[in-house]
Formats: sequence, structure tokens, C-alpha cells
Amino acid sequence: MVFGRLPSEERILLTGAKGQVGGELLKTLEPLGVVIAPERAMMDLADATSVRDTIRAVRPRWIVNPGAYTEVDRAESEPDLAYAINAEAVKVIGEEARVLGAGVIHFSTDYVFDGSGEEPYVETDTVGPMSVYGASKLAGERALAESGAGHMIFRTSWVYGARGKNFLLTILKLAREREALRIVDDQHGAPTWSRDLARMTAHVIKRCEATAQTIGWKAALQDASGVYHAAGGGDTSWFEFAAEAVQQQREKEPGVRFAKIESISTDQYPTPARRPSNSRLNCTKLKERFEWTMMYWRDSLREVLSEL
Ligand SMILES: NC(=O)C1=CN([C@@H]2O[C@H](COP(=O)(O)OP(=O)(O)OC[C@H]3O[C@@H](n4cnc5c(N)ncnc54)[C@H](O)[C@@H]3O)[C@@H](O)[C@H]2O)C=CC1
Repeated sequence: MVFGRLPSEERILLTGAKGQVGGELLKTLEPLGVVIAPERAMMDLADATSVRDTIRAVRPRWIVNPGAYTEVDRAESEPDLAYAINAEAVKVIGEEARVLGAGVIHFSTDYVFDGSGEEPYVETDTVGPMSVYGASKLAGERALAESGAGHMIFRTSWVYGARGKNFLLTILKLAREREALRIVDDQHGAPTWSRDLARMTAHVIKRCEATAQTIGWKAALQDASGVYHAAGGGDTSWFEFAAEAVQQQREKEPGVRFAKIESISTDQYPTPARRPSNSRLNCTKLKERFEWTMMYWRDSLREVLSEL
């Protein structure tokens, strides 16, 4: 299979480039085409007009949209803003992409599920979000699917990396400051490295471009369109993830005292938004369709810690 750049001068419009996944995408997509990543002042996802105007001005071949309202608890008291960014903006992106014939890559979440059962969710499983955030992301998925644009929606979970606001960095900071940390042990899922998601996205774009050379752009996009689960390999709990991270960090810094990590249940740590107890995502479709396997969470954790 031939992997190459997009046709010369073709543009990729990237949202949320200051976020965890967007920051990685900015670097990973750069070799593929001309990446345009507007500041929020230029393209405000909460403002449908600015989203529409920017897309019309840029006329991209791809729109990659990791930009999102990601404050899960705050969304419970700011539903309008969460829906504007996570659903309305995605609807506009889909509508404009359809007119341009652009491909859309969008990111969604394990929180579209209610977390019942023990098995990893497949893409066709019944959704049932338990939070405003999850419901707003699901509304975005649906709006994009209904827009008629060629689209790929990657549902991921527990995103973290060496930069940004995430569980790992919070835990490592608190573990240096406190005697003990109490972490929930009854929510199961897999941490996903932001860079792995960015690399997967670049891989998928290259695959689509290569397919387009044989069957044409429109058919290649149509062929690839759909929802895909893309989360780290393996399965763990927040408690186990924290314990493993602190243990690995202890080995790197034997002289430093770190907090004891204690396990608690979700009932003992009430939050405004309810979270699914089963966040496991089955990523077989991604593997079969695009020949991409997401990194096992302990391996990516080791890599991320080596960067800190
Ligand atoms: N962080 C996580 O644990 C998970 C994230 N996801 C999804 O993955 C995607 C990427 O997430 P992260 O990179 O972790 O999020 P993030 O919170 O690190 O980044 C989101 C980006 O969106 C931008 N943004 C927010 N409101 C905006 C607005 N009104 N106008 C323009 N830009 C705006 C922020 O400035 C930031 O750059 C999102 O779609 C998120 O819903 C899915 C599952 C878990």
C-alpha cells in the first residue's frame, strides 16, 4: 500500500490544538499536509457562525476535531455550553464538510454508554449516557452521522499524556504532597495515550488517501465512514492505574516519598456527574478495518513517565 502526503497544498483543519490530543495531532499531522489550527478567538466552537465561516475560508480536505467541552462534572451545571461545543459545532462541521466533500475525523467517549455489564463494548452496543457530557458527545456523534459527510468517529477513554490536564499528572503531583490518596477501584477501563490516538489518526488518514488513489476520494471516505472504538489495550481501574504510575515513578526516584494509594468505591467519592463502572471498549473493528492496534496501557504509561 502506498502511503503519502495529501495532494499538494491540501489543507487539514485542526480544532483544539492546545488540548491533549490536539497538541499531539499538531505534530503528527504536519508531515501529511498543510495543517491549519485556528486559535479559539478565530474559531470558537461555542459559536456556530465562527465555525461555519472558518471552514468556508479554509476549505479543508480533512477536518480533525479533538476540540471539545471536556469538563465532565462542570457540564452538569453548564449543559448549554457543553451541547453548543460537543453537538452544535459538530453538526456544523458535518454540514460544511458535506458541501466541501471534506472528510471529518471526530473523537467521542466511553461515557456514551451506561457502563452496565462486564464485557468491553462494541460499536453497535446500545448507548445510554449517564451524564450531560456523555449525552452531549452522543448528540455530536449523531449529528455528524446524519450530516451526510464522510466521517470517522473514534470513541476513546481515559486520555492522558505528558502534557495537559489529566488523571496521571494530577495523581503524580498529589502523591508528592500527601500521605495517602484514595482512588476509586470499581470503574474499569483503559488509559489511552494522547500520542497513540494522534498516530492512529495519521495512519487512518494515510490509509484513506491511499484507497482514494484507487477507488476515488468520495468512495474511499464512504468506505471508511463509521464509529470505531480506539482505547488503550488491556483493562484496569483508576486505583490500579494510579498505583502502577506511582510505583513506576518510585522506581525512577528512589529518594522521593510518595503517598500510599488506597482503594475506595465510587460511593465513597461522589461527583456531580455519574460515571460508567464499565468503560471497556472493544477495539477489534479498528484493528480489522485499519490494521491499527492501540498500545497496551502499561507500555504507554512507561513511555509517558519517561518523558516527564
Ligand atoms: N480526556 C479524556 O479523558 C477523554 C477525552 N475524550 C474525547 O477526546 C477528545 C480530545 O480530548 P482531550 O484532548 O483530552 O481534551 P482537552 O480538554 O485536553 O482539549 C480540548 C480542546 O478543546 C478546546 N476547546 C474547548 N472549548 C472550545 C471552544 N469553545 N472553542 C475552541 N476550542 C475549544 C480546548 O481549548 C482544548 O484545546 C475530545 O473529543 C474528548 O471529548 C474521550 C474520552 C476521554
